[in-house]
Amino acid sequence: MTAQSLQTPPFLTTAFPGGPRLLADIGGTNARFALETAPGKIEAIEVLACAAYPTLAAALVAYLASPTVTQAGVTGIRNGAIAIANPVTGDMVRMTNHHWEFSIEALRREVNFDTLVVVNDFTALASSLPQLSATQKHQVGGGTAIAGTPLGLIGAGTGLGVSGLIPGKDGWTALLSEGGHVTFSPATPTEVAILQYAWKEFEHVSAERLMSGAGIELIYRALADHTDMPAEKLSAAEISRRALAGECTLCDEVIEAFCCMLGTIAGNIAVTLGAQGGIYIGGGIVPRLGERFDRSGFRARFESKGRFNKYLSAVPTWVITAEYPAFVGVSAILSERLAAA
Ligand SMILES: Nc1ncnc2c1ncn2[C@@H]1O[C@H](COP(=O)(O)OP(=O)(O)OP(=O)(O)O)[C@@H](O)[C@H]1O
Repeated sequence: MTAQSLQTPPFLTTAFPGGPRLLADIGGTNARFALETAPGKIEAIEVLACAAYPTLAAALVAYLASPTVTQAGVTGIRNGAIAIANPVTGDMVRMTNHHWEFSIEALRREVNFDTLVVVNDFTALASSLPQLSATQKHQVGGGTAIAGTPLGLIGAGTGLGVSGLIPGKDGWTALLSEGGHVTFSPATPTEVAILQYAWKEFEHVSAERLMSGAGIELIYRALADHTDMPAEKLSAAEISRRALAGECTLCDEVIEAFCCMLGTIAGNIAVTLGAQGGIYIGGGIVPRLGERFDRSGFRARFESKGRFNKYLSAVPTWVITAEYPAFVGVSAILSERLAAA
């Protein structure tokens, strides 16, 4: 569990009329909570392990009772917003990569809030993109973003999140997308071999089956099988640690394959959305790869689209380096909902 605070510009100190707000970003592995005590002032950040709590309500109640919140002296929270890693289409929410499920209305009553907004996590993350400062993102290739054109978003973590921001007369519209579940498309003979191996485990091999934490472990098993190497039982974190430390050639090939595959799907999203404003890369995995990602085949593969090479070579790609960008997006969505109420 970690406790931190962050501020997003502009630094306004006016308290909210309805009191402090709860913000949450719930993934398949990590449940991140924070309080927004004044516009842009996000503090008391805690990261809880989803696996340690039977329900989201239990994790939320534990957070609200934690020393981070009680010692901050924050009381009277009436409004909250949760970004969560699954489609949100009605009152009942079921996570794709974790067993939590809940009724939004029942959860709102349980925590005694006036308003509880629940949105898809990558819709929230997309909403934060125009607000990222130069120090909160790191460009990996491409030219200058063309203003007034769509932005694309992809992020590998427990799952593979996808979204985009579409410009309109009244500002941006964030897409509620499940683009991580598109059918995986191999681009090299080795990737065909990885796909054939994955078919033994899954009838439908989506992009998420390979571009995720579990996907890195699957690519490792597939490449070991393909090259007749002995495979150990390794976690995604250990595979990438060994690759980055230069301790394991096979692990390095796994990370390289992962980055190249991510380049293919990021390029697919760019041409699908016409995202000449750039593609942003979030999620828990790529930011942890650091400069290994920069020198991987990601960018060459991103641009490798036959007659669209030139088009894609101009499109910038950024790794999101901000630690908790989804809070900024989910805060903006909550403010809009409260203003419209
Ligand atoms: N250093 C690492 N290298 C590669 N993968 C890692 C590393 N550390 C953790 N992972 C994998 O990242 C995943 C967790 O990602 P993340 O931190 O984005 O969690 P999350 O927000 O709960 O996920 P999601 O939003 O996709 O449901 C796990 O599958 C884990 O195995």
